[in-house]
Amino acid sequence: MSEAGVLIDTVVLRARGVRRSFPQGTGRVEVLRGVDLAVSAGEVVTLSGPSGSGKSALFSVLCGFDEPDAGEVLILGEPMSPMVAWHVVSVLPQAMGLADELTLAENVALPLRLAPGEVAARLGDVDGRVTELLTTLQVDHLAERYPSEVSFGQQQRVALARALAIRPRLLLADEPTAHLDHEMVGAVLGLLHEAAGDGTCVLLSTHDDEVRAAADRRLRIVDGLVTEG
Ligand SMILES: Nc1ncnc2c1ncn2[C@@H]1O[C@H](COP(=O)(O)OP(=O)(O)OP(=O)(O)O)[C@@H](O)[C@H]1O
Repeated sequence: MSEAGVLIDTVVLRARGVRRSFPQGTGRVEVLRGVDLAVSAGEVVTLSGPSGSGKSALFSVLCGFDEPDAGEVLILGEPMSPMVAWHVVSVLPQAMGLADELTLAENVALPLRLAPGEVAARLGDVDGRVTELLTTLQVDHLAERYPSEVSFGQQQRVALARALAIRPRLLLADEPTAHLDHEMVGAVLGLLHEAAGDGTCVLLSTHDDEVRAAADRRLRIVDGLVTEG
């Protein structure tokens, strides 16, 4: 049991027999050919594979943004949907989706301000949580700037802070370290393991061997299937 009272080892995310094809030329190409996977509370798991192997396609299906042609994705035993609450599933897509009209600090605070009362009460002091995350990711000095006023890598760190602020049951992050230097990759890995220690289930796609080495478990996507290793 974690401090947050979450049962470590509970399967949070499960995919069974997921298939997805896309139009190509006059036919279709099947990118996901029956993906099975299970990721549990308290673990940091990476998903890797060559460019074009289907990581983003799988990620979209796992998030509920895209419908599989066959198979199912379950979050805590229920069908995944893009409408699942932010404190249950927090998604960090490659296109980070920061709100342009909000400052960086306001962006990070947004899920906390939108959270249902009992979730907000559990999370405590919003401003303190925002400052802590921005400081760990070394963007606290930019808190009052807008996304268009900072670099891509800084936006990526803010998007990660926003995704973690609410202490979700599941964090799905598509290449969250792609634009970060070695020191920042270390800081991000620290935060991901801290979240896992609090019971969050973390699944991230990555090309980075340092990130893979730091994971609790590694998945690969090969020929449209997901395997361990
Ligand atoms: N919406 C779509 N329409 C048509 N083809 C698509 C679509 N989405 C993905 N594909 C195809 O599916 C394959 C897998 O793409 P995907 O973006 O999932 O790869 P990836 O492993 O994430 O690659 P990268 O590491 O370069 O980001 C590619 O051949 C891509 O062209």
